[in-house]
Order: sequence, then C-alpha cells, then structure tokens
Amino acid sequence: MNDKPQTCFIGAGAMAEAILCGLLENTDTRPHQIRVINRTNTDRLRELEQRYQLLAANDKEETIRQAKQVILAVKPKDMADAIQQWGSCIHSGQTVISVVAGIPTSFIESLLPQPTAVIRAMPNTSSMIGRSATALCKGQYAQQKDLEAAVRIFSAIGSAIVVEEDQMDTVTGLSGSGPAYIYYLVEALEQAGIEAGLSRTVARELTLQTLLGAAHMLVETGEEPAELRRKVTSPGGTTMAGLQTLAEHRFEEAVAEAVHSAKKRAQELGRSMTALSR
Ligand SMILES: NC(=O)C1=CN([C@@H]2O[C@H](COP(=O)(O)OP(=O)(O)OC[C@H]3O[C@@H](n4cnc5c(N)ncnc54)[C@H](O)[C@@H]3O)[C@@H](O)[C@H]2O)C=CC1
Ligand SMILES: O=C(O)[C@@H]1CCC=N1
Repeated sequence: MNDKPQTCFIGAGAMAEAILCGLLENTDTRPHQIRVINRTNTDRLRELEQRYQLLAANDKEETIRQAKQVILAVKPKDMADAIQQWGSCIHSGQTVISVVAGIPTSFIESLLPQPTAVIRAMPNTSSMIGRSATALCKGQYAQQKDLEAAVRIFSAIGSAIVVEEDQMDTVTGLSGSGPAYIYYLVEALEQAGIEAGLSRTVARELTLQTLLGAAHMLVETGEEPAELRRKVTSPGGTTMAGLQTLAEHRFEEAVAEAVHSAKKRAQELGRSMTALSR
C-alpha cells in the first residue's frame, strides 16, 4: 500500500471534516491518502484520525511536502499565520485549494515561496453528506487541469461550478452561508408550529418533509420557483394570507440583505488580510 498522502488538510475544523468525510464516502479516496494538520488541538486530530481511520501526520512538514493537494481550511483570521507557518513546505508541484471565505488567490500566491497553482473554492457544510453546492475559481498560476482536478474533488461531495473570482464573495453570501439561512427558516417554522399547538415531533416532521418535498419539486419538475409557489397559492386561500404577511415583513428584502451582508463581510475579511500582508 502506498501510504503517501494525496490530500493534506491544514485546519481540522468543521469544514475540513465535512470535505474529508464526503471524499471518503463518495470517492475512491482511501483514509490512508488523507492527512490532517492543525495548530495545537491534538485531541481534535486524534478524534478525526480515529473516526475516519486516518494516518497521523507525524512529520507535518514532510506530510505537506508530499501531498498532491493541500487544502487550506483555517479561519480567515488565521490564514496569514498558517501560510507563514507551513508555506515554506508548499511547492510548485502541488495544488493549493483554499476554502477560506473572502481570501483572494492573489493573497495566498503572494505568501507562497514559489509560483503555485491556487484554487479558491467555496463549499458548504452539506459536503458532509455529498450535497455541497461549491463554486470554484483559479488563481494566476493554476492551469485548466488544476481547476478540473479541483472540480472533480468537489463534484464528489456535491455540485461544483466554476465562476470568476470576482463572484466568489457573492457565492459565499449565497451558498456558503446559505445552509444557515435554511436552518433558520426551519427553526422558525417549527417554532411557529409549536407555538400554535403542535408537538415538537409533529412540527419537526412536517417541517422537514415540507422542505424536502419542496426541494425535490424544484429539482424534479424543473419548474420556476415562482410558478411552483403560484400552484400552492389558491386565490383568497390560506397560502395567500401567509405570503402576504411575509411580504409585509419584507421577506425578500430580508433575504437579499442577508446575502449582501455576508458578501460584504467576505470582502472585509479579504481586505483586512491583504492590508495585513503589506
Ligand atoms: N463552516 C462553513 O460552513 C464553511 C466554512 N468555510 C471556510 O472554511 C474555513 C474553516 O472553517 P471551519 O472549519 O468552520 O473553522 P474551524 O474553526 O472549525 O476550524 C479551523 C481549524 O483551523 C486550525 N488552525 C488554525 N490556525 C492554524 C494553523 N496555523 N495551522 C494549522 N491549523 C490551524 C484550527 O486548529 C482549527 O482546527 C473558514 O475559513 C471558513 O471561511 C467555507 C465554506 C463553508
Ligand atoms: O461563516 C463563515 O464565515 C463561513 C463561510 C461560509 C460559511 N461559513
């Protein structure tokens, strides 16, 4: 068995786990081909290694050097430190894939010792079950084949779509953060059901199946969401009353503002990093 790491994660948090779990479940990547490195939390590393049967990265520098892909999955504020700490082990024969919100490929390239292929990706936590919506773009040294290899990785954990880098912050606000908006909606629906007299179990079951049914309707019928919404809404009926209340509470504006605020935050994170490196 060739024990050389194919993929080395720098950062052992929720996102690294979601991606590695997806890779193991949905591709032919084997546990011995993955290594994970973090800063200090060895308990967390042992937990991931045990849970997914990974080999430990005993010599961290050598592990990074040997990996075909290095996936950067640290918090944006830790990015500069992480690249300073590990960047000297990264070389031009590798591809660096960053899932870090807001951080431009040019920033990563500028801190690496050699011109290196950098791919920026924005997945979401549904990678855990092979259902991420990921958008990707490439930096100045990455070739089409590097982008395609990254697309293959993320296609294995959901859908993967290539965009221009100037769209990545918008993507972050929409599909990177998106699962949280949906969970918030689920919480709100459930809570409303409970307050109106349903048991928690009944409210949960009805909410989840409604969410799943609506998602499948969108995918399987291919109809426009507005058209599907129209079909639920009988004139003078119950849905119309509910939708009117949502409109009165400026539902659409609230969602648009949420995406916009998340995008703005991604831009701020990017700018603060770029300023730090000057
Ligand atoms: N959570 C999400 O839904 C998504 C997160 N992202 C991005 O993924 C990145 C990671 O997010 P999470 O996994 O949620 O964060 P997290 O806080 O759960 O994990 C971050 C990990 O980085 C490690 N770390 C920090 N500094 C390090 C260093 N110098 N060397 C090695 N490891 C270091 C920490 O020990 C920790 O294990 C963030 O940049 C975020 O923007 C992207 C898409 C979705
Ligand atoms: O909240 C965050 O910053 C990360 C990026 C996209 C989703 N979660």
